[in-house]
Amino acid sequence: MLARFGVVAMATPLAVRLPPALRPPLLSSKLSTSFPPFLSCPPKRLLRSLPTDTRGPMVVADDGMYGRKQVVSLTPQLYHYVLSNVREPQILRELREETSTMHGSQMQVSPDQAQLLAMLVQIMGAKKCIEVGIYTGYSSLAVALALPDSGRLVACERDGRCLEVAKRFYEQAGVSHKVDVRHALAVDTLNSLILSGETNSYDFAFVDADKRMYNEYFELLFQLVRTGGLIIMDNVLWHGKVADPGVNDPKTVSLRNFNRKILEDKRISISMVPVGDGMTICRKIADTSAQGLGCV
Ligand SMILES: C[S@@+](CC[C@H](N)C(=O)[O-])C[C@H]1O[C@@H](n2cnc3c(N)ncnc32)[C@H](O)[C@@H]1O
Repeated sequence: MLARFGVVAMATPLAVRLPPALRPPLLSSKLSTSFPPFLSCPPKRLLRSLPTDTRGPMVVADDGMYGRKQVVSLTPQLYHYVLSNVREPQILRELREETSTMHGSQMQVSPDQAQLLAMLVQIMGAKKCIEVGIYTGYSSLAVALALPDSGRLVACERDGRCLEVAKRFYEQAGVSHKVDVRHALAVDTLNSLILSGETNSYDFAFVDADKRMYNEYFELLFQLVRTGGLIIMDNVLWHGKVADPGVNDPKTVSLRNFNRKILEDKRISISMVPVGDGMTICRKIADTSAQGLGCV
């Protein structure tokens, strides 16, 4: 049964509810001039959409089954606060700033996403990782920094020009010995890893490439990741389009079908996390179709 959700404005502006010592700079009157230390210039996309009313809405489940649970909905102001609470390594900040002037800069994962990826690598004690879709290397550098010195990240990317930026930053960060760059179509690289006998050996995979290929990437990575390993799929909320039945372009349909498929997939446990554009964390719990295994 589908829950019904409504949106309500918070009764009191957040800035009023927080004691002064806990108020982040952005919640002061300098709304448009104060930025987290790692943002050297105003985040343009955020500023363009800053609301005049600084109260944030809450999404409320008005279905009795969810007990009128209130879930915070990120406003530009609140997201700015999230960013101001990210510990972003200097080298990642430099890469983000350099990339911000490049075509496609909106594609890189956000600092809060990268921090979560790095933490998952550390929690897993991961030694072997794969990333599909490198661009200029922001998320892959976050993963490589989190790996031990003996760790290895296979970095799959088809665009040689953005790979040059990524490789320069791997060098600068002192992690290039951990990164095995594969300049090719990702499906070819993943198939070659399978053919070379690397199935069931990877601890962690992150997918952030062609959205129409998500199912193919997932099935190949499922073979490569060990039982207990993670496959993390980015953009699963696709700017909200997956939840809009009126949007049926090929990428949206592919992501919607993929989300539906993994919900039913008893080989994995899953958690869809609304960070960035949505990431689903999939944990491999069985090698083959496991009838009767509980799905979390
Ligand atoms: C969203 S960007 C990745 C952003 C990256 N995760 C970051 O944080 O900077 C997607 C990348 O996937 C690459 N890509 C798309 N299709 C691909 C394919 N079939 N094989 C390899 N790379 C592909 C694109 O060239 C692009 O650089």
